[in-house]
Amino acid sequence: METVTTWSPGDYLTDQAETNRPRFALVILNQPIADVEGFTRLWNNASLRVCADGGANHLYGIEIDHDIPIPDCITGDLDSLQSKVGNYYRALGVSIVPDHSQYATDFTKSLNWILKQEQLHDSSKQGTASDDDEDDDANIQKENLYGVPWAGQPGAPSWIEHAPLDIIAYGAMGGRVDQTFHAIDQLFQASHRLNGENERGGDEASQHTSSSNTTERKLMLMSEESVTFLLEKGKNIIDTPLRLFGKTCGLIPVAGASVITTKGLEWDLYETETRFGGMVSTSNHLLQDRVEVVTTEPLLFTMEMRKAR
Ligand SMILES: Nc1ncnc2c1ncn2[C@@H]1O[C@H](COP(=O)(O)OP(=O)(O)OP(=O)(O)O)[C@@H](O)[C@H]1O
Ligand SMILES: Cc1ncc(C[n+]2csc(CCO)c2C)c(N)n1
Repeated sequence: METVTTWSPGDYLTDQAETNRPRFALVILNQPIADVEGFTRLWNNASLRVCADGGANHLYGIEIDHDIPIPDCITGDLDSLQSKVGNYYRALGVSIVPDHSQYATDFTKSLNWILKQEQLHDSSKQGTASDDDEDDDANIQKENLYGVPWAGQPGAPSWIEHAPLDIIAYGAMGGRVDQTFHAIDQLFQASHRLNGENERGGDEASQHTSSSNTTERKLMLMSEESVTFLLEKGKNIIDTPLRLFGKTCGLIPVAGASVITTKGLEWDLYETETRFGGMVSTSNHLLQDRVEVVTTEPLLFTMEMRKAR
Protein backbone atom coordinates (compact mmCIF):
# COMPACT_ATOMS: atom_id res chain seq x y z
CA MET A 1 0.00 0.00 0.00
CA GLU A 2 1.31 3.42 -0.86
CA THR A 3 0.57 6.16 1.64
CA VAL A 4 -0.19 9.56 0.11
CA THR A 5 0.37 12.65 2.25
CA THR A 6 -0.71 16.08 1.03
CA TRP A 7 1.00 19.24 2.25
CA SER A 8 -0.45 22.72 1.65
CA PRO A 9 1.61 25.20 3.67
CA GLY A 10 0.31 28.12 1.62
CA ASP A 11 -3.19 27.56 3.00
CA TYR A 12 -2.14 28.87 6.41
CA LEU A 13 -1.06 32.13 4.78
CA THR A 14 -4.18 32.87 2.77
CA ASP A 15 -6.59 35.58 3.86
CA GLN A 16 -9.01 34.81 6.61
CA ALA A 17 -11.98 35.28 4.32
CA GLU A 18 -10.91 32.34 2.19
CA THR A 19 -12.65 29.11 3.09
CA ASN A 20 -11.11 25.67 3.47
CA ARG A 21 -8.11 27.02 5.32
CA PRO A 22 -7.08 24.37 7.82
CA ARG A 23 -7.45 25.38 11.45
CA PHE A 24 -4.08 25.65 13.09
CA ALA A 25 -2.29 26.57 16.27
CA LEU A 26 0.67 28.94 16.06
CA VAL A 27 3.58 28.78 18.47
CA ILE A 28 5.87 31.80 18.47
CA LEU A 29 9.41 30.94 19.55
CA ASN A 30 12.04 33.27 20.94
CA GLN A 31 13.57 34.58 17.72
CA PRO A 32 13.51 38.03 16.10
CA ILE A 33 10.74 38.64 13.58
CA ALA A 34 11.90 40.66 10.59
CA ASP A 35 8.89 40.03 8.33
CA VAL A 36 6.23 41.57 10.53
CA GLU A 37 3.61 41.54 7.77
CA GLY A 38 4.05 37.83 7.03
CA PHE A 39 4.03 36.93 10.71
CA THR A 40 0.96 39.06 11.39
CA ARG A 41 -0.97 37.34 8.60
CA LEU A 42 -0.17 33.97 10.13
CA TRP A 43 -0.95 35.17 13.67
CA ASN A 44 -4.31 36.58 12.57
CA ASN A 45 -5.19 33.35 10.76
CA ALA A 46 -4.35 31.07 13.69
CA SER A 47 -7.13 29.61 15.84
CA LEU A 48 -4.98 29.09 18.90
CA ARG A 49 -1.94 31.25 19.71
CA VAL A 50 0.83 30.26 22.08
CA CYS A 51 4.03 32.06 23.06
CA ALA A 52 6.97 29.91 24.06
CA ASP A 53 8.46 31.97 26.89
CA GLY A 54 10.55 34.75 25.29
CA GLY A 55 8.46 34.48 22.11
CA ALA A 56 6.04 36.78 23.92
CA ASN A 57 8.66 39.57 23.95
CA HIS A 58 8.71 39.60 20.16
CA LEU A 59 4.94 39.55 19.97
CA TYR A 60 4.77 42.49 22.32
CA GLY A 61 7.18 44.37 20.06
CA ILE A 62 4.77 43.90 17.15
CA GLU A 63 1.66 44.64 19.18
CA ILE A 64 2.93 48.11 20.02
CA ASP A 65 2.30 49.16 16.39
CA HIS A 66 -0.31 46.67 15.19
CA ASP A 67 -3.76 45.69 16.29
CA ILE A 68 -3.34 41.93 16.63
CA PRO A 69 -5.04 39.30 18.77
CA ILE A 70 -3.55 38.56 22.19
CA PRO A 71 -2.12 35.07 22.78
CA ASP A 72 -4.15 32.32 24.44
CA CYS A 73 -1.19 31.29 26.54
CA ILE A 74 2.42 32.03 27.42
CA THR A 75 4.22 28.96 28.71
CA GLY A 76 7.74 27.70 29.43
CA ASP A 77 10.21 28.19 32.25
CA LEU A 78 9.59 31.94 31.85
CA ASP A 79 13.23 32.83 32.32
CA SER A 80 13.22 34.86 29.09
CA LEU A 81 9.85 36.57 29.49
CA GLN A 82 10.40 40.26 30.25
CA SER A 83 8.45 41.32 33.32
CA LYS A 84 6.79 44.29 31.57
CA VAL A 85 5.61 41.88 28.84
CA GLY A 86 4.36 39.31 31.34
CA ASN A 87 2.53 42.02 33.31
CA TYR A 88 1.01 43.47 30.14
CA TYR A 89 -0.41 40.17 28.94
CA ARG A 90 -1.46 39.07 32.43
CA ALA A 91 -3.48 42.27 32.76
CA LEU A 92 -5.20 41.43 29.48
CA GLY A 93 -6.21 38.04 30.85
CA VAL A 94 -3.70 35.89 29.01
CA SER A 95 -2.98 32.56 30.72
CA ILE A 96 0.62 32.46 31.88
CA VAL A 97 1.49 28.86 32.61
CA PRO A 98 4.93 28.23 34.16
CA ASP A 99 6.56 24.86 33.59
CA HIS A 100 9.99 24.49 35.16
CA SER A 101 10.90 21.03 33.90
CA GLN A 102 14.55 20.71 32.97
CA TYR A 103 13.71 17.87 30.61
CA ALA A 104 11.64 19.73 28.04
CA THR A 105 12.27 22.93 26.14
CA ASP A 106 9.84 25.82 26.00
CA PHE A 107 8.94 24.71 22.47
CA THR A 108 7.99 21.24 23.74
CA LYS A 109 6.10 22.77 26.66
CA SER A 110 4.09 24.86 24.20
CA LEU A 111 3.19 21.76 22.18
CA ASN A 112 2.25 20.02 25.42
CA TRP A 113 -0.07 22.88 26.32
CA ILE A 114 -1.84 22.61 22.97
CA LEU A 115 -2.22 18.84 23.39
CA LYS A 116 -3.66 19.36 26.85
CA GLN A 117 -6.31 21.77 25.58
CA GLU A 118 -7.39 19.21 23.01
CA GLN A 119 -7.41 16.39 25.54
CA LEU A 120 -9.43 18.46 27.98
CA HIS A 121 -12.00 19.02 25.28
CA ASP A 122 -12.15 15.31 24.50
CA SER A 123 -12.72 14.45 28.13
CA SER A 124 -15.29 17.25 28.44
CA LYS A 125 -17.23 15.75 25.52
CA GLN A 126 -17.30 12.46 27.37
CA GLY A 127 -18.13 14.38 30.55
CA THR A 128 -21.19 16.15 29.14
CA ALA A 129 -22.78 12.78 28.48
CA SER A 130 -23.11 12.27 32.26
CA ASP A 131 -23.78 15.64 33.81
CA ASP A 132 -22.95 14.87 37.43
CA ASP A 133 -21.08 16.60 40.25
CA GLU A 134 -17.97 14.53 39.70
CA ASP A 135 -17.54 16.05 36.25
CA ASP A 136 -17.94 19.55 37.62
CA ASP A 137 -15.16 18.85 40.11
CA ALA A 138 -12.98 17.52 37.33
CA ASN A 139 -13.55 20.67 35.30
CA ILE A 140 -12.68 22.96 38.17
CA GLN A 141 -9.50 20.98 38.68
CA LYS A 142 -8.63 21.30 35.00
CA GLU A 143 -9.17 25.03 35.10
CA ASN A 144 -6.82 25.30 38.06
CA LEU A 145 -4.25 23.10 36.42
CA TYR A 146 -4.12 24.68 33.02
CA GLY A 147 -5.24 28.21 33.72
CA VAL A 148 -7.81 28.28 30.95
CA PRO A 149 -11.31 29.20 32.05
CA TRP A 150 -12.98 27.46 29.14
CA ALA A 151 -10.96 24.26 29.29
CA GLY A 152 -13.29 21.32 29.69
CA GLN A 153 -16.32 23.60 29.96
CA PRO A 154 -19.38 23.90 27.78
CA GLY A 155 -19.03 26.86 25.42
CA ALA A 156 -15.43 26.08 24.47
CA PRO A 157 -14.17 28.07 21.48
CA SER A 158 -15.16 26.91 18.02
CA TRP A 159 -11.69 25.83 16.91
CA ILE A 160 -11.83 22.94 19.26
CA GLU A 161 -14.37 21.28 16.98
CA HIS A 162 -11.58 21.13 14.39
CA ALA A 163 -9.07 19.49 16.73
CA PRO A 164 -6.54 18.05 16.38
CA LEU A 165 -5.22 21.31 14.97
CA ASP A 166 -2.26 21.54 12.65
CA ILE A 167 0.60 23.33 14.41
CA ILE A 168 2.99 25.91 13.04
CA ALA A 169 6.09 26.89 14.98
CA TYR A 170 7.39 30.28 13.97
CA GLY A 171 11.10 31.08 14.26
CA ALA A 172 12.61 27.65 14.82
CA MET A 173 15.32 27.70 12.18
CA GLY A 174 18.42 29.80 11.77
CA GLY A 175 19.26 30.56 15.39
CA ARG A 176 21.18 28.32 17.78
CA VAL A 177 22.16 25.07 16.13
CA ASP A 178 21.06 22.87 19.06
CA GLN A 179 17.64 24.57 19.02
CA THR A 180 17.43 24.07 15.26
CA PHE A 181 18.09 20.33 15.64
CA HIS A 182 15.66 20.23 18.52
CA ALA A 183 13.00 21.67 16.21
CA ILE A 184 13.77 18.98 13.62
CA ASP A 185 13.46 16.39 16.38
CA GLN A 186 10.01 17.83 17.16
CA LEU A 187 9.02 17.05 13.58
CA PHE A 188 9.98 13.41 14.18
CA GLN A 189 8.25 13.36 17.54
CA ALA A 190 5.16 14.90 15.99
CA SER A 191 4.43 11.88 13.88
CA HIS A 192 3.72 9.76 16.96
CA ARG A 193 3.38 12.11 19.96
CA LEU A 194 0.98 14.57 18.31
CA ASN A 195 -0.99 11.95 16.42
CA GLY A 196 -1.18 8.94 18.73
CA GLU A 197 1.17 6.00 18.32
CA ASN A 198 -1.48 3.60 17.11
CA GLU A 199 -3.14 5.62 14.40
CA ARG A 200 -0.29 5.30 11.93
CA GLY A 201 0.44 2.63 9.39
CA GLY A 202 -2.03 0.40 7.64
CA ASP A 203 -4.07 -2.13 9.51
CA GLU A 204 -4.67 -5.56 8.02
CA ALA A 205 -7.70 -4.42 6.05
CA SER A 206 -6.05 -1.37 4.53
CA GLN A 207 -3.12 -3.44 3.28
CA HIS A 208 -5.41 -4.55 0.49
CA THR A 209 -5.97 -1.06 -0.91
CA SER A 210 -3.46 0.42 -3.34
CA SER A 211 -3.19 3.80 -1.62
CA SER A 212 -4.48 5.69 1.39
CA ASN A 213 -4.50 9.37 2.24
CA THR A 214 -3.17 10.37 5.61
CA THR A 215 -5.18 12.98 7.48
CA GLU A 216 -2.87 13.37 10.42
CA ARG A 217 -2.22 16.71 12.02
CA LYS A 218 0.75 18.51 10.50
CA LEU A 219 3.60 20.26 12.31
CA MET A 220 5.56 22.78 10.25
CA LEU A 221 8.41 25.12 11.01
CA MET A 222 8.04 28.57 9.47
CA SER A 223 10.06 31.74 9.43
CA GLU A 224 10.40 34.70 7.11
CA GLU A 225 13.01 32.65 5.23
CA SER A 226 11.51 29.22 4.82
CA VAL A 227 8.91 26.60 5.59
CA THR A 228 10.15 23.18 6.63
CA PHE A 229 8.44 19.88 7.33
CA LEU A 230 9.10 16.17 7.43
CA LEU A 231 7.81 14.22 4.44
CA GLU A 232 6.49 10.82 5.30
CA LYS A 233 7.49 7.49 3.81
CA GLY A 234 5.56 6.93 0.60
CA LYS A 235 4.14 9.52 -1.76
CA ASN A 236 3.96 13.19 -0.76
CA ILE A 237 2.09 15.81 -2.75
CA ILE A 238 3.21 19.34 -1.90
CA ASP A 239 1.27 22.42 -2.99
CA THR A 240 3.90 25.02 -3.80
CA PRO A 241 2.11 28.12 -5.13
CA LEU A 242 4.90 30.24 -6.55
CA ARG A 243 3.05 33.45 -5.63
CA LEU A 244 3.73 32.52 -1.98
CA PHE A 245 6.97 30.59 -2.12
CA GLY A 246 10.36 31.30 -3.63
CA LYS A 247 11.74 28.71 -6.02
CA THR A 248 14.63 27.39 -3.94
CA CYS A 249 14.07 24.14 -2.06
CA GLY A 250 15.96 21.28 -0.47
CA LEU A 251 15.36 17.61 0.36
CA ILE A 252 17.45 16.59 3.33
CA PRO A 253 17.83 12.93 4.43
CA VAL A 254 17.73 13.61 8.18
CA ALA A 255 16.31 10.16 8.89
CA GLY A 256 19.15 8.39 7.09
CA ALA A 257 19.63 7.14 3.57
CA SER A 258 16.50 7.18 1.44
CA VAL A 259 15.65 6.40 -2.16
CA ILE A 260 13.63 9.23 -3.69
CA THR A 261 11.77 10.10 -6.86
CA THR A 262 10.61 13.69 -7.49
CA LYS A 263 8.36 15.44 -10.00
CA GLY A 264 8.20 19.20 -10.50
CA LEU A 265 11.77 20.23 -9.65
CA GLU A 266 14.45 21.65 -11.93
CA TRP A 267 16.78 18.80 -10.90
CA ASP A 268 14.30 15.95 -10.58
CA LEU A 269 15.52 12.64 -9.20
CA TYR A 270 14.44 9.15 -10.20
CA GLU A 271 14.86 6.33 -7.70
CA THR A 272 18.04 7.95 -6.47
CA GLU A 273 19.68 7.34 -3.12
CA THR A 274 20.13 10.42 -0.93
CA ARG A 275 22.30 10.32 2.20
CA PHE A 276 24.75 12.54 4.06
CA GLY A 277 28.17 11.86 2.60
CA GLY A 278 26.51 10.92 -0.67
CA MET A 279 23.99 12.97 -2.66
CA VAL A 280 21.88 15.60 -0.86
CA SER A 281 19.62 17.82 -2.98
CA THR A 282 19.99 21.42 -1.78
CA SER A 283 19.58 24.59 -3.88
CA ASN A 284 17.07 22.74 -6.03
CA HIS A 285 14.28 24.75 -7.71
CA LEU A 286 10.51 24.42 -7.81
CA LEU A 287 9.24 24.52 -11.39
CA GLN A 288 5.52 24.48 -10.71
CA ASP A 289 2.77 24.94 -8.11
CA ARG A 290 2.74 21.27 -7.15
CA VAL A 291 5.59 18.89 -6.45
CA GLU A 292 5.56 15.15 -5.82
CA VAL A 293 8.15 13.32 -3.78
CA VAL A 294 8.20 9.57 -3.22
CA THR A 295 10.60 8.56 -0.46
CA THR A 296 11.47 5.31 1.27
CA GLU A 297 12.29 7.10 4.57
CA PRO A 298 11.07 10.33 6.19
CA LEU A 299 12.74 13.24 4.42
CA LEU A 300 13.04 16.90 5.43
CA PHE A 301 11.58 19.22 2.81
CA THR A 302 12.27 22.93 2.95
CA MET A 303 11.41 25.78 0.59
CA GLU A 304 11.90 29.52 0.56
CA MET A 305 9.16 31.96 1.37
CA ARG A 306 8.57 34.42 -1.43
CA LYS A 307 10.25 37.72 -0.63
CA ALA A 308 8.19 40.90 -0.90
CA ARG A 309 10.89 42.42 -3.11
N1 LIG B 1 18.69 30.99 19.47
C1 LIG B 1 17.62 30.25 19.16
N2 LIG B 1 17.56 29.59 17.99
C2 LIG B 1 16.49 28.87 17.65
N3 LIG B 1 15.42 28.73 18.44
C3 LIG B 1 15.42 29.35 19.61
C4 LIG B 1 16.52 30.15 20.04
N4 LIG B 1 16.25 30.65 21.26
C5 LIG B 1 15.04 30.19 21.58
N5 LIG B 1 14.53 29.40 20.60
C6 LIG B 1 13.24 28.71 20.60
O1 LIG B 1 12.31 29.48 21.36
C7 LIG B 1 11.86 28.73 22.50
C8 LIG B 1 11.73 29.67 23.68
O2 LIG B 1 12.99 30.20 23.93
P1 LIG B 1 13.44 30.82 25.34
O3 LIG B 1 13.24 32.23 25.29
O4 LIG B 1 12.85 30.14 26.50
O5 LIG B 1 14.99 30.47 25.31
P2 LIG B 1 15.70 29.30 26.08
O6 LIG B 1 15.51 29.51 27.53
O7 LIG B 1 17.08 29.25 25.53
O8 LIG B 1 14.89 28.02 25.58
P3 LIG B 1 14.67 26.59 26.33
O9 LIG B 1 14.41 26.92 27.78
O10 LIG B 1 13.48 26.02 25.64
O11 LIG B 1 15.91 25.80 26.09
C9 LIG B 1 12.89 27.62 22.69
O12 LIG B 1 12.33 26.48 23.28
C10 LIG B 1 13.34 27.37 21.27
O13 LIG B 1 12.45 26.50 20.60
C1 LIG C 1 20.06 14.32 28.14
C2 LIG C 1 19.72 15.74 28.53
N1 LIG C 1 20.34 16.71 27.85
C3 LIG C 1 20.05 18.00 28.17
C4 LIG C 1 19.16 18.29 29.17
C5 LIG C 1 18.93 19.73 29.55
N2 LIG C 1 17.69 20.25 29.15
C6 LIG C 1 16.93 19.76 28.18
S1 LIG C 1 15.49 20.62 27.99
C7 LIG C 1 15.92 21.72 29.19
C8 LIG C 1 15.03 22.85 29.60
C9 LIG C 1 15.45 24.09 28.95
O1 LIG C 1 14.60 25.11 29.43
C10 LIG C 1 17.16 21.42 29.73
C11 LIG C 1 17.86 22.18 30.81
C12 LIG C 1 18.52 17.21 29.83
N3 LIG C 1 17.59 17.41 30.81
N4 LIG C 1 18.81 15.94 29.47
